[in-house]
Amino acid sequence: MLSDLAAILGDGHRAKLRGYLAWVLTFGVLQGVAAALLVPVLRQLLSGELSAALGWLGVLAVVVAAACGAPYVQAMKAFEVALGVITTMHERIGDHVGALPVGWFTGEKIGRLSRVVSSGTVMVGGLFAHLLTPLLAGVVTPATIALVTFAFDWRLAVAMLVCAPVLHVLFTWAGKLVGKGEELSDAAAVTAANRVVEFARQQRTLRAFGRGAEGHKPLDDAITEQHTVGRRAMWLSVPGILAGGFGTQLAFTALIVTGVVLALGGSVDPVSLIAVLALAARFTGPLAEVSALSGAVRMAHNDVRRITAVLAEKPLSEPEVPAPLPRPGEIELDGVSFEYTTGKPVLRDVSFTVPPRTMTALVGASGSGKTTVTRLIARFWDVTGGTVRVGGADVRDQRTEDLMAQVAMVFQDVYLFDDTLEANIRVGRADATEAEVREAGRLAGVDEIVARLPRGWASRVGEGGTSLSGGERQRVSIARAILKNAPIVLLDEATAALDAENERYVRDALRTLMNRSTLLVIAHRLPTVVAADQIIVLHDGAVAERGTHPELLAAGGRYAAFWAERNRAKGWRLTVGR
Ligand SMILES: Nc1ncnc2c1ncn2[C@@H]1O[C@H](COP(=O)(O)OP(=O)(O)OP(=O)(O)O)[C@@H](O)[C@H]1O
Repeated sequence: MLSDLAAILGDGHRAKLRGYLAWVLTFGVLQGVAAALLVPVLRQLLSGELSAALGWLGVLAVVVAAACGAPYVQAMKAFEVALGVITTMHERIGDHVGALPVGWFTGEKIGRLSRVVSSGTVMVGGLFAHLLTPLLAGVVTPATIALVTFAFDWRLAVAMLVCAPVLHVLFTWAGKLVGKGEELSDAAAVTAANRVVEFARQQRTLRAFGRGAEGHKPLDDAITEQHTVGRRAMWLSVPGILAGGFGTQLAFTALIVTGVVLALGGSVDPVSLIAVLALAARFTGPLAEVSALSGAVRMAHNDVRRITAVLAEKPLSEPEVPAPLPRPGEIELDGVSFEYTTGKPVLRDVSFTVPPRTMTALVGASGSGKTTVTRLIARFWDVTGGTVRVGGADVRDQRTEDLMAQVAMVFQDVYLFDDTLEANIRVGRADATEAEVREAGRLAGVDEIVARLPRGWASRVGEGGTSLSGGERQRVSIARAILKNAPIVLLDEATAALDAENERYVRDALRTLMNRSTLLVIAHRLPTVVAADQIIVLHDGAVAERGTHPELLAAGGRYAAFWAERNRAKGWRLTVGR
C-alpha cells in the first residue's frame, strides 16, 4: 500500500514520507526498549539489589523520556504528511480528470469520483494521521521486545518469534475479510448515492406521473441492497475480528505458559518469571492494537486502489507540438466508425466534408447517430476507426484548448451555472467586453428575457438554469456561441425546447452565425434544412444520402420519404416561418 501511495504522491512527498516513517520506527523501538528494560529493573528490585536497580531505573527513565517526546514530533509529522497527502491527491485527481474524455463522465463514474475525492482521500490522509503510527509501532515494539528478550532468555524470545508469523497470518486474513466487506458496501453506497441524486433531480418527472411522494423503486431497491450488503459485510468481518483478538490472547497465554514451564523446570528463577510475565504483557499489548486496526488499514488500502484506478484511466492524448490548421473552419469526417460499447457500432464508415462558412444539416431518425457525430467533432470521445479533421488537422493532433477555440456548441442539454444571465453568456468568452456580451444576448433574443426579469442582466438563473424555460436556456446557449465567435458552430435545434417565439430567435441566430461560421446543425425544422448547403441523411449510423433539399426530394429516396411523412404529420413546422 505504501508503494502504491508513493506512486500516487510522486517524488515531492518521498522525503517527508521517509522522515515520518523514521520517526514512527524510532518511537516503536524506544517503546520496545523501555518495555524490555523492565526485566533488569524488576529483577534487581525483587532481589533487593537497590543500587543496581537504580542504575537500570536511570537508563529506563532516559528511554521513557525519549519515548514520550517522540510521539509529539511524530504526531506533528503525521498531520503534516496527512494534509500534504490529501492536497496532493486532490490536485492529481483534478489534473487527471480534467484531461479525460468527456464520455468518461457517466452518472456512475461521477458518483464514484465524488466519493473518491471526498471520503476516499480523507480516509487515506487519516491513515497517516491516525492509523499508521499505532500500526507500525504495534509491529516494531513487539519485534524490539522479542530481540531484546534474547539478552535475558533465548527460549522466551524464540516463543515470541514463533507467535509472530501465526499472528501475521491471522491479522492478514482478518484484514482481508474486512476489506472485502468494505468493497461490497462501497459499491452499494455509490449506487444508493447516485439513486438519491437521481431521485432529487427527477422530482418534476416523478411528480408529473404522480410519483413524487411515494417511494421511487430504483431508490428503494438501492437502499434495501445497501442495507443487505451492509449486514453481509458486518458478518463477513466478525470472524476475522474475533480471530484476531483470540489469536492475541492465545499468544499471551502461550508466553505465560512458556515462562511458567521454564520456572517449574528450574531454569528461570521466580523473580525473573515476574519480569518475564510483564514482558509478555508488553509484547502482546501492541499486537492487540494491530489486530483492531488491520481492518481499517485494509479499508484505506481499498481507497488507495480506487484513487489509483481513477489515475489509471486513459486521458486524451495531447500532442507535444500541435498540428497546423491548413483549412480553418472546415470539418471533415473520413471513414469514421465509432462504438460506445465494444461490439455495438453506432457509426459506420461515415465520410463527409463541411466546407468553411457553409451550413450542413444532419437529419435522420432518432438514434441514427446525429449527436454522436457532433460529439466526435468536439472530441468528447475518440473515434474507433477513421479520422475526424477540424480546420484540416486530425483532432487527435490538436491540443484540447486549440480544438475548443475553433468550436462552439449549442446542445439540447444546455447547462447554465447558478449565476447571472450576463455571467452565463460570458462563459462563451471570458474577456469579452460588457457591450459584446449584450450584443450577443441581443442577437440570440436574451435581451427579451432580460427585459421581463426585475434584476435584468443581473438576474440569477438558478442551478442548471432552472428558473428559465428550455427555449430560454437555449437562447442563452446560442448567445454564448455567438460571443465565442468560433469558426465552427455545432448546433442541435432540439424541437422539444422550441415554441414559436423561441424558434424565431433560433432562426435569427442561425442567420447571424451563418454569416461568420461553419455550421453543422442537427436539423428538426424545414427552413433550416431548405437553407442548408448540404443535407446529410444518417440511417443506422451510416450516411444514407447527401445533397441539397431539392436534390434529395428529386432522388425520391429515404429523405423524400422522411420529408413526406413529416409533412403529413405536420412534424415540420412549415407555418412558423416569418
Ligand atoms: N453515452 C452513450 N453510451 C452508450 N450508447 C450511447 C450513448 N449515447 C448514445 N448512445 C447510443 O448511440 C446511438 C446513437 O445515438 P445518438 O444520440 O447519436 O443518436 P441521435 O440520432 O442523435 O438521436 P436523437 O435524435 O434521438 O437525439 C443510439 O443507439 C444511442 O442509444
